[in-house]
Amino acid sequence: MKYFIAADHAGIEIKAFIKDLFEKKGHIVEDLGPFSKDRVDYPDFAALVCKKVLENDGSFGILICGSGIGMSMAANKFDGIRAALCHNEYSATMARQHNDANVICLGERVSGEGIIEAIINAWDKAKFEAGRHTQRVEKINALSKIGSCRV
Ligand SMILES: O=C(CO)[C@H](O)[C@H](O)[C@H](O)COP(=O)(O)O
Repeated sequence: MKYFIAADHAGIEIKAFIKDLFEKKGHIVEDLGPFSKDRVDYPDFAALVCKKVLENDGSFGILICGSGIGMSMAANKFDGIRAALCHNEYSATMARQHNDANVICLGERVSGEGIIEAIINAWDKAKFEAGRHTQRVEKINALSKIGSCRV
């Protein structure tokens, strides 16, 4: 499996932890930075990962900031990206099985290494179940074409 990973200054330690973990599992993990703890802006790194995921069919993105919130907001601005903020294993499993999420967002200031390992392994194991979920995911995708939505 091909993964693109990035963080901001508040997620850099978990970034290294996940990269190491996934490479040991045989995944290809491309680290898009940052490579120091200097303060950076998370939307810049969300953009790097999302562009790569959109260019590389079947790949996934991993984004880490302090809370994971800013990364998920930024990533979901990209048409074709379904980014899921996950703070537990159940959310990570559902994000793949039901939502066909292609980017996972994590919060280094929220979850420690043990929880992050469980979350990311749950994500890695789960597969999109398609079936009734397909038309829902298609409807999510269609929303970004509409631009704004009023009911
Ligand atoms: O986007 C965030 C919050 O929604 C991230 O957690 C950032 O990492 C955080 O805002 C960074 O904060 P800092 O005070 O500049 O370290």
